[in-house]
Amino acid sequence: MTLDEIRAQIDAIDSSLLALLEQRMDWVKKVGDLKKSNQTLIYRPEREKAIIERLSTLSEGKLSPKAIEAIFLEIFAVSRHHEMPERVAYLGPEGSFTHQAAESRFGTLSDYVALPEIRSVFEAVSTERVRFGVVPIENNQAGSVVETIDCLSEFDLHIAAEHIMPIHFCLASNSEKIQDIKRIYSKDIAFRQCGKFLKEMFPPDITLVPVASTSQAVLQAKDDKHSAALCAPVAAKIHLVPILFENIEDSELNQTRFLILAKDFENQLSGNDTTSIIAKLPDTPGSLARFLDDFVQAGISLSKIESRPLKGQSGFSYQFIIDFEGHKEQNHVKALLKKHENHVKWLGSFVKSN
Ligand SMILES: O=C(O)C(=O)Cc1ccccc1
Repeated sequence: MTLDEIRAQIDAIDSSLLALLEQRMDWVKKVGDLKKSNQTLIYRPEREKAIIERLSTLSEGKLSPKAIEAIFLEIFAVSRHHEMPERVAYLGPEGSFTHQAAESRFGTLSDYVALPEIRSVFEAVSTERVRFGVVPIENNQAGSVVETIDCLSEFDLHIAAEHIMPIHFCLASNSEKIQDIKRIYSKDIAFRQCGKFLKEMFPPDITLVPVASTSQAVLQAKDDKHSAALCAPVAAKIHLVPILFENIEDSELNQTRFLILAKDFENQLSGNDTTSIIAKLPDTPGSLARFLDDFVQAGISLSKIESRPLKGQSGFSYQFIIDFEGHKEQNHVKALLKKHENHVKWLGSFVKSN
């Protein structure tokens, strides 16, 4: 076959794909019309996950499950945008890891609002300036993002979905020689993910400056020849700062979990769900042990429990952020939440990301 003949085959496939996508839009519109009359939500993360899983089992293997997910998340986002344009806030500026997580979930067409702090994302969703907010919650090597946990406790928002993403850092700087770098800007949890690189390449007295995000770090470092930023390669490219080193994270298994926040959001049961709660237990001996024993009795597995100080109190009092398997609408979960309704805040039941 000649190159032109091969290209003609590809063109024919593209035309069929376009015709199929347009047909799909017609059917999505019918669902949208039904949902509007039912007052049901258009964003259904658990249904999207089920579709991606079904397609991954059908694939002949030429497309990896990750590739299928990326293509279909974009298709879903375009369809939703067509039905009802979404405004999405994220921890910015442009080029942050959270920005990438937001775009993977909501596609390139959504109306994005980059905000300078995690707290401002919570505020924007709370005041309904935006429909959804995206924030980081934890890294598998460096642990929790405490601002997010504190805001989950403080604000009345729900978790609509989670998104897990591999994280690769670069060092970007306008400095010509690494010896000239005196300061490195980044987000606090980013320093903890690149400790080995920093120790190997820089003297112990190098100044590490924590800022609100890794893309903010690029902006701070941009015009100073003695500064560098630990950031995503895309942030360095967008803000035109040369990349000196890539893939400098301590572990190649580095991943971060992000949350999609919304006001008054409830997912339907998917059968593979996580529920997140915050428990403020009485300050009496054994209260945590008795609380956890109820999970054991109900056969519920915890995937996370972490304590955070209760702010604005004297002495040392704690709240616990807890993730466990199951959905609020399952009877055993419902009973447990009912029993502890006075000291538990339900944050959301959402489909597990992987
Ligand atoms: O600062 C960012 O770019 C973020 O989105 C938060 C973050 C920082 C480090 C790893 C993953 C997410």
